Amino acid sequence: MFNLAVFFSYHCSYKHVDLISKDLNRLTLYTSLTFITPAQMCFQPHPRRNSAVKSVSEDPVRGALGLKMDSISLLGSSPASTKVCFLPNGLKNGSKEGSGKPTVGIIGSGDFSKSLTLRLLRCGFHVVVGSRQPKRAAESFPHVVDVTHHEDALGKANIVFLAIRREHYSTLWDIKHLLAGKILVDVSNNRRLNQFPESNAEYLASLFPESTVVKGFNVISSWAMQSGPRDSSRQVYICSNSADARQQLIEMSRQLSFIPVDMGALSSAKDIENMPLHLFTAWKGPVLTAVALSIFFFAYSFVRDIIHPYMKTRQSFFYKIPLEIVNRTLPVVAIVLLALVYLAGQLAAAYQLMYGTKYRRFPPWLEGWLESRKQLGLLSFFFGCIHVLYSLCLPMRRSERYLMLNMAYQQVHANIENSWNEEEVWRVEMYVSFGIMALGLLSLLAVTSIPSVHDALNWREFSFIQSTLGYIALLISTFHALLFGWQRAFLEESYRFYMPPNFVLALILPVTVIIGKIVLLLPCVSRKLKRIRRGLDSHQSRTNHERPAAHVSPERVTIM
Ligand SMILES: NC(=O)C1=CN([C@@H]2O[C@H](COP(=O)(O)OP(=O)(O)OC[C@H]3O[C@@H](n4cnc5c(N)ncnc54)[C@H](OP(=O)(O)O)[C@@H]3O)[C@@H](O)[C@H]2O)C=CC1
Ligand SMILES: [Fe+3]
Repeated sequence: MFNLAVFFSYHCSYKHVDLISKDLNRLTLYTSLTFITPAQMCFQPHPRRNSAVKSVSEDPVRGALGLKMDSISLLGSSPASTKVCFLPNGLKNGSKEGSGKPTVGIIGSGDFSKSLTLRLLRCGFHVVVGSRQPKRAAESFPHVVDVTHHEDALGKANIVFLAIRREHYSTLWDIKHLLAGKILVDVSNNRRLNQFPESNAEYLASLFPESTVVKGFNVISSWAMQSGPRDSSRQVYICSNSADARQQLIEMSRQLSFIPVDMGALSSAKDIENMPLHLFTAWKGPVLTAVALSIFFFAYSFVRDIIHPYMKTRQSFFYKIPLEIVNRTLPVVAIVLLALVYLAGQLAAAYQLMYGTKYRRFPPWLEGWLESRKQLGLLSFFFGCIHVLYSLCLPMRRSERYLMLNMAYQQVHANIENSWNEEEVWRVEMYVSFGIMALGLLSLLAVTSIPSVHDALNWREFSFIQSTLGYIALLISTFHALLFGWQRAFLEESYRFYMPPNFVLALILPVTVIIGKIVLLLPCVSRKLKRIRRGLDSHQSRTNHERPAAHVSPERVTIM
């Protein structure tokens, strides 16, 4: 009965506590409450609430709320620690030893502090929050959390997270003596890359040389911290000049369900601080390439297919811009991007053949190119998909309907009963079929680039799909373009302003790559390349100017 009442009061207050309510599983909470006897719920007012907030008995709504919040630490706690979490202050009654987890201090009561508090509580830690205005800040924290003044908080914890901004670090100067000997965890981020000459963590260490500064957890957003780690945001990068402090934070991050990455000394802090500021860095080059190709081929089609007829015959084909010209651009960009994926591997192979070694590092531009093959491949797939959608929509156009009617009328007028053209029929059937096959293979390549699918394949399987099937996809796409162009490449009227049709340009790179692959498959070449890749250099002694081997293997034709 008592538990039902508790559940009911919890339920009533549920909507008022958005921070907590989103994250807690009500059923778990209720279940945990059923294991608490009224005796355990010795609702002694929490010491901090004597000064900071009203006691539970003073405020019935917060009483219910307080009960809910107090019970948070039950989630994820061991049964042994269940009792102690309901005692007023574990630090004084020695309950911390019972739970085996230290008290963690947090300075600041903002978003990050609240989320970190919840995560620490769920994982069984005790939390003390230091705020300039503890009374106001206490409203946003569960009742089990000790929200107090900075001085008080620092006296209760050895590991202290500074959940305040860099510009406020100096405000702690007055309590410098209390920070001495403590582990200070710098979680701060900046607004721009390399905003300050030194990292925030190094700045903090220079302000408080008697404290041990650890950089970490800044790559985790407060949302991810609160809702629990996801696959994409599980890693936390930790660095410190103290190996012992670093180890403590590494262990703590494991207990909070994150994957710690030891980044060594505090000099790595700048790199760690720059990490969350990167925006799709791996995509920048490939996307710029795709955009540049799109602009070029769009402008090319525009001049060739719209400006030229307008200047020569005053015919206006401007209506073609939104669909037809775009749809002439998309497949060209798709096939060029796919060819670029494989061209990088071939250039790397040529480089190794030229120098007769695999121990010579590739030039930076080639290394960057090799690393962005996955993005280039996925962009090619994206352009291919959009091309299919556009192609399917072409017959829906009003212009298409008029053209069909006009053609039918002219046919009747010319007294032609049957306009069936066997060659054209075959061309288009084959052209469409090759297009579908190419897209099907590209979809397979794209799917195997998904980490979970990728992980399910062994290296040989992955290489077969990405390399062998990838080349087949390129070959089929090339046939698709050849069938589209058919004989038009040899017709004089196809060359407007001396500009060849789009598909001729589109075919240059794929055909080059296919010829390159044939050359690499020649027994004399492939045997030499295999020897080099097995480490059997033709130059036995490496010259001094050679740098270490590239970490990107051209063999690893990871296109997607
Ligand atoms: N929010 C996020 O998703 C993430 C934040 N971070 C980092 O965590 C830190 C805190 O971020 P966040 O919680 O979002 O920031 P908020 O602005 O929400 O909170 C900052 C806290 O700093 C304290 N503070 C404000 N002004 C001063 C001052 N003049 N002197 C001393 N203390 C002050 C306040 O606490 P009080 O009033 O209690 O003293 C305030 O709640 C930042 O360094 C940020 O870069 C890192 C990763 C993610
Ligand atoms: Fe096509």
